[in-house]
Amino acid sequence: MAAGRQAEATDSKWATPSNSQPTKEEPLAGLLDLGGLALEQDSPSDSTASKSRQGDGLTRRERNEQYKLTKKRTEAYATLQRMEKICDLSTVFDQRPRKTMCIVNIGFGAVGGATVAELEAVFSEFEGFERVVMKLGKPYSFVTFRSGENAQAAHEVLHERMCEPLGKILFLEYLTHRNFAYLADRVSPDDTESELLDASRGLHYFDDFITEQEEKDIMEHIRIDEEAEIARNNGSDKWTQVQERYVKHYGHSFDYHTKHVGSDSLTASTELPPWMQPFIDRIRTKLPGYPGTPNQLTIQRYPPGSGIAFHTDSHTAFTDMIVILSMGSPVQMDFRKPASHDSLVTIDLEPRSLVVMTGEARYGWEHAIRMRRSDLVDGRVRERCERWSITIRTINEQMTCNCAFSALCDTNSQMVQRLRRERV
Ligand SMILES: O=C(O)CCC(=O)C(=O)O
Ligand SMILES: [Fe+2]
Repeated sequence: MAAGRQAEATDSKWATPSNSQPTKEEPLAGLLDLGGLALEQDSPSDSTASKSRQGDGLTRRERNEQYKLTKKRTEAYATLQRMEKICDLSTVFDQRPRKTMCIVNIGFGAVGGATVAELEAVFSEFEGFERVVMKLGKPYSFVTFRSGENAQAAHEVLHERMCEPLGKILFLEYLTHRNFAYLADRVSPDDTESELLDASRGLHYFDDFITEQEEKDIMEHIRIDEEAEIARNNGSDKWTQVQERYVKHYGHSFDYHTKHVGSDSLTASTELPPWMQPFIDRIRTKLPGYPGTPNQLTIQRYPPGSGIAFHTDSHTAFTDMIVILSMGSPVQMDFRKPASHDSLVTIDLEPRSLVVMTGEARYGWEHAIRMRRSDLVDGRVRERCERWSITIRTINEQMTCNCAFSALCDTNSQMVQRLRRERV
């Protein structure tokens, strides 16, 4: 469903009649309202005219500047509206500060467009700048900050102002994460996204991947490893608490501040636990394309009520094929594809099951376990007990990604660019 048809129209700033389909030939009435402004020519003999104020308190020059600004704004917003077939832009842009903004009039194919580096140079002057996202063929682009307040600070300085380094007036509008993904990642406005997320889209689920005895054995290994850690490290183990759950890394760690691969000192061991090897071999028999040797493993313990927020496993930290083995309590995992307004897929992760995310499911969807004490399954409340999971991944040595899902991709985030520079 098109973004413009999804949300309630609440503001008439960009509104056009709801049954009108914007076309190039028939521009948008609301947008072309130039507020009664018209360009006034200075006559050569009239050198002081531009300085004298008219009835509206503006000089002729100021009024002409305002006319040009309005005309530029009108053209830029109309282009976006026409390309995305959005009837009412107020259903896409948010009045409240959001961490992502649309740069309405600068993009990859825009007349007088800019490069990613040029935009980065402008926005990196502001605190919390994260990344610029530009898509081939779109005359508008996107900029993301750490928080809505950070974005707001940049908006206050840059919106509708001449940006000298770019030689352009910038038009900036706040976007929700969903509308960002919708505008940035959807291939064509005519795409109708199905709610289906299955093996054809890269989500593979194997129930009873391990036996009850194997589950017990793994839990026993985890317990023994913990005792050994405590003995080695003067009474402390390698579990760390992240929100309400507990995590432990093998092979490589994951740093929840940089949202990337972290220091080896945070691992329980720089090797994967040898007791997992038979199961890694088993994944290969189930999934013929499974990459050679995964080298990062995370064990997580979820007390009832805990979960993990919606996220995509970092594209630049890990390669394709994310594998999760579940033990203990069953739990529901939700998937959403932000570029679609209709997707929310819930799967039940049974104990001893294995889930594999690859391709679109891995790069183009987010997954989460809601923080709650029970799940509703087939109309019945199922209380959660303690759940354990083992995530198995392979480090992305290139630390880059060229997927088609830029709203979820961290390849040009400031943090990842910094990590790449530090590594060289
Ligand atoms: O514990 C799980 O099932 C999910 C883990 C996960 O999504 C992650 O660590 O990225
Ligand atoms: Fe994940």
